[in-house]
Amino acid sequence: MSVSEAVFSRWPILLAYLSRIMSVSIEDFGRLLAVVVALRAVCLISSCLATISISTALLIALFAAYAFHEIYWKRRKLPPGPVPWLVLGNMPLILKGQCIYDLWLSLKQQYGPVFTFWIGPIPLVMVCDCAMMKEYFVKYADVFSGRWRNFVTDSFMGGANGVVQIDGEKWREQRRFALHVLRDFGFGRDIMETKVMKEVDALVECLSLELGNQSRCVLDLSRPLSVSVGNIINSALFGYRFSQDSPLFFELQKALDRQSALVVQPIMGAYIVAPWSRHVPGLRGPWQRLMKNRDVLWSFLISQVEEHKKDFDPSIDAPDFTFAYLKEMHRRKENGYPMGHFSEWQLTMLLLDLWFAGMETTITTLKWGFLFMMLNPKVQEKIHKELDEQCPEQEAIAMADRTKLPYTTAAVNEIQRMANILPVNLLRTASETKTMGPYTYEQGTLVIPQISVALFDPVNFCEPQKFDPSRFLEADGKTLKKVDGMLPFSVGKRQCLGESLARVELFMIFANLMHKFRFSVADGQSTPSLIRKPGLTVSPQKYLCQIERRS
Ligand code: HEM
Repeated sequence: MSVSEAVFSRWPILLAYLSRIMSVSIEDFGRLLAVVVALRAVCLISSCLATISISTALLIALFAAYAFHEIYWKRRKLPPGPVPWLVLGNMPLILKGQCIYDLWLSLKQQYGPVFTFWIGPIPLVMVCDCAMMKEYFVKYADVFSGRWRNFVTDSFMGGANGVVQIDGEKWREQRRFALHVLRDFGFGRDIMETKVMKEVDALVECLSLELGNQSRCVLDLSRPLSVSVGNIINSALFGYRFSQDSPLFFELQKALDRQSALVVQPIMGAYIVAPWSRHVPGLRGPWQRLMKNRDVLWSFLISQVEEHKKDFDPSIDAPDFTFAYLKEMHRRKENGYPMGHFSEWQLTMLLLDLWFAGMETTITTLKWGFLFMMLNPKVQEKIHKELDEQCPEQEAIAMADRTKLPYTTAAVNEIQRMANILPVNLLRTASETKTMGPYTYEQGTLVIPQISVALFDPVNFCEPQKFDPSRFLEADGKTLKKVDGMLPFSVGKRQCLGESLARVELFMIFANLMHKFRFSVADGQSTPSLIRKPGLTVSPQKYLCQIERRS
């Protein structure tokens, strides 16, 4: 083997192995590595100069400089973390198939509450502890509230549009407007409850129809749950509902599910770093599927905006979000006010964001919720007992009943905690260069509140893998406890925009279905799995549930 072959084939592998077996701090190891790399490069170059050509020597020097930059230089101001491989970063840790929640938690335990994980050449700084999250995302909210624009999100959103993937003035203006309009439609107020109750009634009726005159039946709950949650957001955005068997609704929901599964495939990293890779045979399949999916969603949303434009009458009260947005555009035009970032395309993409965020998250949480009930009959019994004792004559359960239903309310919290639906939170970036203690984040660095770690961290929740609603109750068993680390809606200015709606939906749907039915694994049926289906939001595997009418 020639000297240059030896250089290229052995030493990077040896160094990477060394990094894993040496128990020195990352900083010390970085310094050591830098010296080793530099010395090795100098030795090799000088000893090889006699036998190799100048171009090979140059190549070696360039490679040494590249390795030095990748392994030490670019990491020197960032929080510690596992040593990245050249090109792949820390991706091999994910590709090894370890449970991603366990991986984050073990990295937090190893490197501390703020650590760096390299996705190929891109550093992702994970802030995992509540105090640090408050420091970064509340105290310095203006710095750490940016989003990451990249080729994949830009292709999906037709540029910097919507509300989830944008930042700066456009995000502030559009988020403020969206919140204002949704509040007018009842988000966070009693009107919302009435609208959700209408869907709860339809859902109870649908399950009762499934039961017919039998006392129990077995079904896939995800369909009726999806239609109910879908109808709540659909009515707010477009002013109409889907029927329980609407083919269009299920086609759209499948498109959302496919999108959620596609965007977390590792190949997306290649499209982001090297957009041309989407044309390479053998690599282009997921890209084509993503674009096909996008077109299904775009054409639905474009048709909704077109329908609203046909019937548009600025003199009437806006019955839904799309109308309210068109009315705002009309008002600005008529009065000669600046249009700001308001446009029809922006509206279409804003609808896409609200529709996606408003459905996927809540449906997934509820699917986990009823699965946990099936698998924890004792918890279910306690909820039934509380409902029977506290609301004996009531036909329906309302938000106001939460005060007399502490265990049921705690169970909803525990469902959200255990469902932990976002293994990787939405990515945020530093909008300016910022030094935090020993670390400096260049503008554009990805820094995220990693809420999935907080929800499963034994520091916040004792025996975190145990489903136990009582962890949210004081010793008296009646008073709800505020628990640090319970952050399913995240923190800071980017905190979930639909939180108030989601809280109403989760409580009302869960409590009312529990009031009317019992959920269990049917005799002869295998116990449903708790293995998570990978996606942007992780849902349970498809499962069948036995429902029984409660007298
Ligand atoms: C169980 C239900 C839900 C959960 C667990 C949830 C959770 C989250 C989380 C963790 C974020 C990311 C915040 C961050 O960047 O750190 C988020 C953002 C967002 N959520 Fe939700 N969400 C839920 C329901 C909803 C609903 C019903 C809506 C719709 C109306 C909604 C709309 C949004 C939007 C628009 C954002 C982006 C906000 C921004 O970037 O400014 N979410 N949500």
